Amino acid sequence: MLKMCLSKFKPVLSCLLLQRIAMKAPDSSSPTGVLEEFFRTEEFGSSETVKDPSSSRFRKIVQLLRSRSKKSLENLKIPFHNNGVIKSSLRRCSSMRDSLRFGSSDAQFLVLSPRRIFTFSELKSATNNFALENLIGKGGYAEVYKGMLPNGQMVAIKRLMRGNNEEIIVDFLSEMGIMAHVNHPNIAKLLGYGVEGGMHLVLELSPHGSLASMLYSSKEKLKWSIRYKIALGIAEGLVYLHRGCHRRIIHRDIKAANILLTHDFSPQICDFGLAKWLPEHWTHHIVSKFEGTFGYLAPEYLTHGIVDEKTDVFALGVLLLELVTGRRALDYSKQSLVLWAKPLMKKNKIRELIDPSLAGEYEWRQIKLVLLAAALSIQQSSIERPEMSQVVEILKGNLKDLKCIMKCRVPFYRKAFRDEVGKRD
Ligand SMILES: Nc1ncnc2c1ncn2[C@@H]1O[C@H](COP(=O)(O)OP(=O)(O)OP(=O)(O)O)[C@@H](O)[C@H]1O
Repeated sequence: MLKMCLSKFKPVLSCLLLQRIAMKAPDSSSPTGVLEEFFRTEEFGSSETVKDPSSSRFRKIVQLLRSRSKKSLENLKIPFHNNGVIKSSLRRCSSMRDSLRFGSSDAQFLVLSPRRIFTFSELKSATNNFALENLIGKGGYAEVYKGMLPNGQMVAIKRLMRGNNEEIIVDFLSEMGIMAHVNHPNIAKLLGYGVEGGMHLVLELSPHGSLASMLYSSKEKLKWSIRYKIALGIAEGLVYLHRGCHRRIIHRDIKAANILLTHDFSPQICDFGLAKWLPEHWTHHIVSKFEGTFGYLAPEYLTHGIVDEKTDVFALGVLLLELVTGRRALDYSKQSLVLWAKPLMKKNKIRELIDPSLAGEYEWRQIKLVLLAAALSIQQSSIERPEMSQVVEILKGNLKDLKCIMKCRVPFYRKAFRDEVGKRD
């Protein structure tokens, strides 16, 4: 059934691609390059079928990708999932469209390595026919299965599930378009994809699963030294996305469930379903629908839909608080971690914030640095929040040149700053 649907989409997507190529020389440095790679594959067959641009599916997908009118956005229903995740049924349409619009001509940007294309039977045999015991994760849009390739390599196979076929394809191309262009030790690695029997992304397996599962479901508590390493790694991954990969990428859904942990607990940012590319000259982007996860959303995003790097800074601040306190961003009674922690930080009651399960085993200086970074990052005013590169410096304890700390009015910041700088002078 899905295969039939895919073959129907072949003309649709190929045509979209050909249209773009006709307007402009093929651009291998943008997600359209990924699409080209995609269409060159055997799976997409001959080009004869490309001659049907009038198909209604074609019109639909062009609409999806290119004309996200205000009206259509207003008409979108937003289901609220019980885990506080706000989803729009076309959540990834805009980032896909942006990807097409902002296609880069910067050759340096190309970090595409050949991605393997998996047949459905390869994916089935890797996962023992998508057996339940291999199901390792379930998000709002996908089921993720553990699998083993014939060479023994362990992989995670993300099978996109939600929405109709058009939406699944848009989600798939959108996420793949971003993932295929990033390359950093703290970003999840895309190994390949499969388009038979559904849309699948094949990723390197992170054996420890998500940070959320390690922090909240595992019997074995994460040691402080690992938590600190995770904090630093996520911040470094985000610096790469914001500044290091030749395009400004805003992740927009930084949360504990979207951080994977490798065998040595190195963090990897995953789930680029909401990610956005921002052109250099844009100060920010405004979205008219909320997408993301309650508990992590920056105030300016909630009130005005403003998206920029500070959206991720705020979310990281919440995540840093989770690492210190061992509490969820939003607990079962929907109490916000930020609202709970802020008054304690203002009163300098730092010890009350620390996760009791650490049983006093932590490095006090590192706790203060992580809390300092968190406190600055969750400030109401996005201008007062540090840049992600400054967050990294704070976490490393390089505070001397950081004027943003001096400007803060809260005693906790000043005291932490004085302690730190004083000690090093
Ligand atoms: N490479 C991987 N290795 C191990 N586990 C993974 C991997 N990728 C995903 N998972 C697990 O699957 C879960 C869901 O994955 P992911 O967040 O990509 O799905 P999603 O449907 O896009 O989620 P969301 O609802 O946040 O949009 C993760 O929280 C994690 O537990």
